[in-house]
Amino acid sequence: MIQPDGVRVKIPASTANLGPGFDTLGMALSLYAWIEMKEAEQTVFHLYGDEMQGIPRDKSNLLYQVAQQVFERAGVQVPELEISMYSDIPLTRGLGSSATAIVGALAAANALIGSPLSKAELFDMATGIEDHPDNVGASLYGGIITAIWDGVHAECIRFDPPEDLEVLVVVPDFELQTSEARKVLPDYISRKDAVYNVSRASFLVGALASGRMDLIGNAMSDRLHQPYRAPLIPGMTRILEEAGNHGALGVALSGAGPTLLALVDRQQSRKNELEAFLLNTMRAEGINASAKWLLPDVEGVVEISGMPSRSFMDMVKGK
Ligand SMILES: Nc1ncnc2c1ncn2[C@@H]1O[C@H](COP(=O)(O)OP(=O)(O)O)[C@@H](O)[C@H]1O
Ligand SMILES: N[C@@H](CCOP(=O)(O)O)C(=O)O
Repeated sequence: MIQPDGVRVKIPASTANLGPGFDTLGMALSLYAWIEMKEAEQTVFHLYGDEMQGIPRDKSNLLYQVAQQVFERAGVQVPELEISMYSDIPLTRGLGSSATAIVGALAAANALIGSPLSKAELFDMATGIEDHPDNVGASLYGGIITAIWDGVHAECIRFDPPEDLEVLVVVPDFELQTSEARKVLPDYISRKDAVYNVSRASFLVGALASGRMDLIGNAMSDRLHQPYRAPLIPGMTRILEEAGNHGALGVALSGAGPTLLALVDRQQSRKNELEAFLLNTMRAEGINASAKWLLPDVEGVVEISGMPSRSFMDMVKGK
C-alpha cells in the first residue's frame, strides 16, 4: 500500500484576498515548490534553495507534522520519512509559502499511502491547519477560488481566471509574518465598511468569473484589512492609489503582505512603466524590492509520476 519509490508533488504559490475578499478569495500563481516524500528507516530532510534557510530539519518540521496528520486520519503508521523540498516561493512575504508547504505535505502523504483521502478532506485538513481557506484552496485546486469555512468544513467554488490576466508581484526585502499582520486588524468594523467590502468582493468575483477585466479596478478596493496593514508596508498607500494610472487593472496587498500585487491585461504595453512605478515608489521609502511577472496557475497541486530514477533536484530543474 505504501508506494515503494516514494512520491513527488509540485505545488503553486498563491495570493489571498485580492483586495476585498479577506480570508475568502485566492488565486494560484505560476511560482512553485516541489516535495518528495518516501518511507525511511530514520527521518531525514533535504531542503534545497535560498527559501528553505532556517526551516527546521527535525520532526518539528511542518511538512513532517502535517504528513503525520494524514497517516493518523487514514489509520496508517509511517513514523519515519525522507522528505526533500525545493521552493522558489519567498517565505513570509504574502505569497502563501505556509499554505504551499501544508498542501504539498498533505498531497504527498496521501499519495504515499495510496490516496485514501479525498481532495475535499485534504481541503478541510489544510484549512484547519492554516485557519483560513483562501491560500490553501488556491494551492490545492488552482485557478481562482472563493471559499467558505465553518471551523470544520471548507467549501470552495473554483473557476478559471480570465485568459489574458497577468500578475505583477513586487516582493519587498523584509519579512512580515501573517500572524503579526493579523494582530493589527480590528475585531469590529462599521456596517458601512462591511457593505463596502461585501459589495466589492461579490462584484470582483463576478468580474473575474465572467472575464470582465475592465471592471476589476473598482472592485479591488478594501476597508477590512488593507487600511490597517498599510502602515506596516512603506509605499503601499501610494501604490494602491496610483498604480491604476500606470497600467494596472487593479492592485492589492498580496495576502497579509508585504508583497504588493497588480493585475494586468497581458495585451497591454505599459508593463515596464508599471513595474518601475511600483519599485521606485518602494525605493523612495527606503525599501528594496524585486519584481516577478507571473501567470495564474490553473492546475493546483499535482503529483509527478514516472521518474523515480531521476534525482529530486534533476526533476526540479527539468520542471
Ligand atoms: N517548507 C516549509 N517547511 C516548514 N515550514 C514552512 C515551510 N514554508 C513555510 N513554512 C512556515 O510558514 C511560515 C511563513 O508563513 P506565513 O507567515 O503565513 O507567510 P506566507 O505564507 O505568506 O509566506 C514560515 O516562517 C515557516 O514557519
Ligand atoms: N487571508 C489571510 C491571507 C494570508 O496570506 P499569506 O500569504 O500572507 O499567508 C490574511 O490576509 O491574513
